[in-house]
Amino acid sequence: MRVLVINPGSTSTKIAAFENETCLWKTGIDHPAQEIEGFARVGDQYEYRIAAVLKTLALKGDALETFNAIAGRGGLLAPLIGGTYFVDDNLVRVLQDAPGGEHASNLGGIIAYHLGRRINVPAFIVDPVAVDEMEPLARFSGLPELPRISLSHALNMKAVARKVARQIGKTYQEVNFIVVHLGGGISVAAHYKGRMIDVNNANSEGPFSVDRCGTLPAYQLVKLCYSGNYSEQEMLNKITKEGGMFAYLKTKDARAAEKRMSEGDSQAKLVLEALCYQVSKEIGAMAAVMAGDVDRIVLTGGLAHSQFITCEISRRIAFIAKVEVVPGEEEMEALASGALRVLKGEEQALVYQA
Ligand SMILES: Nc1ncnc2c1ncn2[C@@H]1O[C@H](COP(=O)(O)OP(=O)(O)O)[C@@H](O)[C@H]1O
Ligand SMILES: CCCC(=O)OP(=O)(O)O
Repeated sequence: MRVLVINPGSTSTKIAAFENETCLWKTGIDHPAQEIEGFARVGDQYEYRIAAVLKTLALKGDALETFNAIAGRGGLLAPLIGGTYFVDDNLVRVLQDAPGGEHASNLGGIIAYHLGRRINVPAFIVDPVAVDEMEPLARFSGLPELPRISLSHALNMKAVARKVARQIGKTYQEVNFIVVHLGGGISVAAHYKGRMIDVNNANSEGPFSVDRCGTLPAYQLVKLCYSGNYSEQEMLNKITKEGGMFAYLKTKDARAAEKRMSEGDSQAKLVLEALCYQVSKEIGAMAAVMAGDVDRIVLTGGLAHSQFITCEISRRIAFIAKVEVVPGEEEMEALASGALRVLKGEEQALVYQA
């Protein structure tokens, strides 16, 4: 069985080909900010990203027609249980209309659907970002009209948590981990005995990331919204695409920021330190969620490749529990496995109902 895996992030599209559980090749295409900014809505990027996928297949000498299924990262849907979902007409319409919000992960299902239709094979999404396992206590925000929402890097965090649990001779269900995904967005989650009982909404809460604001001072935010200087869309863009490190340094590339820091740019240093400071504070919050009963703190995602970033975070939070660094992501393997379980009849694909 061959599965083509498509994983669109805010700054890149990752693509991989699997023959059963074996990854034949894996690659990532970085999308320059000026190209992505040309699209009014994230859903509009699907043809641009499909062209990048087809170009990659040609470069790898792999034909689309040889795949038995296409698996894409799932998006900002209504809260749902984890699992593998068929991408049908209804689901692709929801991802395109994006009532849950704009995000690159909405493109995973859309691209998988269109590629699947070209060669008449099923398209799936697996453990989308909307997976919700939060405890009732975690849902309080302080305003009944604004319950907290679980939007996170669930797919990678769970895959990496399972891997680290195996390494220490336990199952995911037996451990308490704080898992931190440091990608375009940042998720800091309390994984308690196999359930993600609390997590910051990676699109609008928690630490600032390379392009997102994270939690903002609420009073000042309301004042800015009503200042007359910004439309609703401009404010949403500020929060989800143009905030965080990008707002301070005008780059979403942490490697470029780190290079500037090493060349003596003090503002770049301060901003990177602030990002690590905020991540550390959120880790402290999740330690309190688990009443200090933490087996490991796991740092993963693209930014976990950076020694500066992992050391800066570790020095503040190592007192809580041992820190494991798993740079990059296991999302491609997790997506392929989800599709393969359905293709092999080990699991039934779910149908998205909302
Ligand atoms: N070796 C590295 N050192 C520092 N930052 C890195 C490194 N590799 C990737 N990154 C940064 O990670 C971020 C992207 O992370 P990634 O997990 O690929 O996010 P996404 O999938 O959301 O696009 C970018 O800011 C990128 O510059
Ligand atoms: C919205 C949660 C997932 C997320 O932030 O993903 P990226 O880091 O790929 O933008």
